[in-house]
Amino acid sequence: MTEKNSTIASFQLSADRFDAVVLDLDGVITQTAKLHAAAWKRMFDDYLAKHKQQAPFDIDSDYRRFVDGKPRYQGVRDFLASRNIDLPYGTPDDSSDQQTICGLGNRKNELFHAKLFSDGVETYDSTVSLIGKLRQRGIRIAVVSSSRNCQAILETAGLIELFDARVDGVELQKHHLAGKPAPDMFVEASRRLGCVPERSVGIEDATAGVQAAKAAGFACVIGIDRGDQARALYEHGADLVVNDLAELPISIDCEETLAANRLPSALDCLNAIIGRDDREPALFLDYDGTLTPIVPRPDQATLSDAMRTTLQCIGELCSVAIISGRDLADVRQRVGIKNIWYAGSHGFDIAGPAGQRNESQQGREYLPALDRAEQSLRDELANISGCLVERKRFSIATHYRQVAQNEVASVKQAVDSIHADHPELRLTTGKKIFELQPDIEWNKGKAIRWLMRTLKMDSAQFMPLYIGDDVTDEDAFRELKPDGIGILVSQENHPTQASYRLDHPDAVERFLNLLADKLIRLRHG
Ligand SMILES: O=P(O)(O)OC[C@H]1O[C@H](O[C@H]2O[C@H](CO)[C@@H](O)[C@H](O)[C@H]2O)[C@H](O)[C@@H](O)[C@@H]1O
Repeated sequence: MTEKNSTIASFQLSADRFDAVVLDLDGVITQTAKLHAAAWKRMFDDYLAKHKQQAPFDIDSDYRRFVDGKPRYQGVRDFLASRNIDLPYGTPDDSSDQQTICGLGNRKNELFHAKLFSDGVETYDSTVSLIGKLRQRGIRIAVVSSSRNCQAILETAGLIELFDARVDGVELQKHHLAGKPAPDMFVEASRRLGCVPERSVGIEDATAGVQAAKAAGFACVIGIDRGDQARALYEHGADLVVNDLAELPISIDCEETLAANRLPSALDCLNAIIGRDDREPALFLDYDGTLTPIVPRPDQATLSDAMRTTLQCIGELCSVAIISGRDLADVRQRVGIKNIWYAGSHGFDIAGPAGQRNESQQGREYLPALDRAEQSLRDELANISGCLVERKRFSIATHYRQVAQNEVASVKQAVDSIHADHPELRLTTGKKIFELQPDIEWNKGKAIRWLMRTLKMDSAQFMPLYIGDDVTDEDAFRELKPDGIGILVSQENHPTQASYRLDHPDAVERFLNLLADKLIRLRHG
C-alpha cells in the first residue's frame, strides 16, 4: 500500500465510519480493462493507418490519458483531439464503418463484444471477496461505470446481485449525467443508495474516476494502481493507493453477527469462496434443512437420489463429512454413502469410513441422566397430540411441529420442568424442537476441529467449508470464522455467524455441483 499522508495510516473500512462503497467496474471488479484497451487499440490503429504521420495508439499512455474511464464517444473525441484530428460527432445510430466520433465508438464496441464473447470475463477475486465482507457488515454497494456494457459484463461474471445500485453508461445517457471526471455518477450512486458522500468511499483505477469521486465529496477515495500510476492517482485526488484491494484493512470482529438477508448468495460468489487462496476445501454438511427440506416428521426427511449422486461426486473430489443432530446410525443410513465421515448427536458421536469411532468419553457419563430425562419426557408428553420424542445416543429432541398452537406452551413447560430436574443437561432450541444434551464444552464446531486434527487437515492447506441451516450450526459457523467459511441455508432474516447464504436445499445441491465443476477445472489446470 502506498500512502499519501499519515492520516490515512490508520485507515479502516468499517461500518462505523462508512455507509457506502462505490466501485468502478473495469480494472476494479472485472479484468475487462485489458479487453477494452485491446478493442480501442485495434479500432484506433485501423483508423490511424489512414493518417500516415500518426503513431499507433499506445495502451500505456494513450489509453490511460485519453480514454480510460470515460464514456465511449468522449474517449474517441479526446484521443483524436490529442492527435489534432477533427471528425464530425455523428449520431449514436451511425454504423461502425462511418468516419464519425460515434461511428468509431460503435466500431470499438463491436470489437469489444467479440472479445467478451470469445474470452469471457475474469474478475478480481480480492474485490469480490471484499464486497462480500462489506455487505455482511451492512455497507451498501454500488457500481459506477461509464460502460454501456456494465450490466452485460456483471451478468456474464455472475456478480449482478452483489450491487444495491448501478449507475452505468446507459443511465448516464438516460438521465443526462456528465461522465467522469465530472462528479455526477458518484453523486447519483450515493443518492440511489440513500447515503451521503461524506460517509461514502469511492474505489477507482482510472485518474478520471478518482477525480470524479473526489469532486463528488466522497469521504475517502481509494485508487488501485494496476500499472505504474500511483503518482497520477494521487495527483488526481486519491487519498490512498493500493496495488490490490486484498491490501485494504477492514474491521473484522469474529463475534459479529449479521442479518442473514444481507449475506451474499454463495451461488454468486463461488469464485470468492473457492480459489481465493490455494487451499483445498474440506466440506462439512448438516443434514436436515440443508441436504433435505424440512418436512413435518423426522422420519420423512429422505435424501433425494440427485442429492446423493451430487454428494458422491463431490466426495471423490474433496473430503466430505456430515455433521448432524440426528443419531449417528440414523443419519448414516439416510445418507448411505460409504467413503465419508459422519458425526451424529450434534458431534458427540463420530464414525469414519474404515470403522473409526469416536464416542464422546465425557458424554458417556451423561447417558444415565439422558435415559431418565427421556423417560420423563415420554411420560409427560404422551397425551399431547403430535408431540414426538426422538432419542439420539447423546441428545433427546422434543418435536412440536405437529402440535396444535395452543398446546406448544404445555410442551415447553414440560421440557423446562424436566430440564430443571437435570441441570447437568443443556437445553437448546432449533426448528420446532427442544433438545436436551450433556452440558459440556462440545458442539458441531468442536467436532469439526476434532475431525480436522484426526484427518491431519492443517488449515494452512485445507479450507473448512460448513453448510447448515439451524441454531446448532451457528457453533460451526463461529468456530470456522477465522480460517473457514460458513454458508447459512435460510430464506429468513435473523442474526448469523455465516458469511454466505443459500435459500434452500435445492440451492445447496446447485452450489455443490458448481463446486464440483470448479474443482474438476482446477484439477485439470
Ligand atoms: O443437525 P441436523 O442434521 O440439521 O439435525 C437437526 C434436527 O433435525 C431433525 O429435526 C428437524 O428436521 C425435521 C425433518 O425435516 C423436522 O420435522 C423438525 O421440525 C426439525 O427440527 C431431527 O429430527 C433432529 O433430531 C435433529 O436434531
